[in-house]
Amino acid sequence: MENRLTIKDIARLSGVGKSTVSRVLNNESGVSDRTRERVEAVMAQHGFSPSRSARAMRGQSDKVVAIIVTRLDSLSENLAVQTMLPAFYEQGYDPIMMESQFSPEKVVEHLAMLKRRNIDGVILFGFTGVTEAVLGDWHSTLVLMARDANGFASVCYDDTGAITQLMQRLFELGHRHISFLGVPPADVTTGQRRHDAYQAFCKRHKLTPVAALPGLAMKQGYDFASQVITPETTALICATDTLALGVSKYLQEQRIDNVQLASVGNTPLTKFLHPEIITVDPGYAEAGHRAAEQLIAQISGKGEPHQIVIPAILS
Ligand SMILES: O=P(O)(O)OC[C@H]1O[C@H](O[C@H]2O[C@H](CO)[C@@H](O)[C@H](O)[C@H]2O)[C@H](O)[C@@H](O)[C@@H]1O
Repeated sequence: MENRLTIKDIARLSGVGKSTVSRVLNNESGVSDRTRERVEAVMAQHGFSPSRSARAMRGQSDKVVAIIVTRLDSLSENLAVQTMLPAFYEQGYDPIMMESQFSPEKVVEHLAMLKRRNIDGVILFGFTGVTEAVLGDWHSTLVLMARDANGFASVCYDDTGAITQLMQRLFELGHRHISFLGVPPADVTTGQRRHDAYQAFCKRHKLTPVAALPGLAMKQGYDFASQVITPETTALICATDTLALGVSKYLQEQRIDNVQLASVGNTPLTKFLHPEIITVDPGYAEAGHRAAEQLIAQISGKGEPHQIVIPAILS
């Protein structure tokens, strides 16, 4: 049917504002079930077909893939997304972005909506709580980032290798009092694995571990730096670049210039602001590109789900 109605018409016929119609089309929160049903009914009644981009959101006609990040402000996830997008565009896919905010419930909700919209495939940045049950029957058209799951394709980082390489470098530079600032062990990869690797290195080399595991936020790096910097400390490993940026501010304010910082990330922001920090690159850019290629291969029936591990490289 020729599409003559606009979003404005649908809004008028449904007795709501244009922004509400847009929220319904994009499956955003902030719309009651009743209103959503009314708007959807009006759209169905008039055979409403929105613009191309909105159609892409609805998976109705274009080749569409969804990328579900955990946080829109994550430096590391952005680096991976930056290399996914060109790979999808090149093959004629329209990517749409969504955010899970580390909530398994939101993932379930997003996947259900994407299934209803008949989307071609999904790249999902995984986290603790994203189990096989949450992933449901997406085996052939989903690629999981940073986590693995039985029967699903995944692109993972070498968390243990990243920390071990940093520890080895610091050890070779003569450091024997190396502290660690990380993420709680409930976070299996960035948290538990990176901390375990630090502990294991300390044990092998008879170093005394000094660690705090506050979380992923930059402010936590700033707030907890004082807990891990003792009078003996000569080096501090941060589990992420973001934590290291927080620590840097603390060191600057306290005029401490004899602690060597090291971190996992090698992000452009860290390299630009603090080239003195020793970093290890987990391979976010490569991971993004490989994930997009893997998903496209699966969608077109040319690839089976399998696990890819990206090696970490000391900068
Ligand atoms: O501060 P960021 O730039 O966001 O980097 C912090 C870490 O982010 C990623 O780990 C977190 O998100 C993962 C999903 O992308 C999730 O699986 C993990 O549990 C979270 O900690 C990234 O994988 C890490 O390499 C970054 O260090």
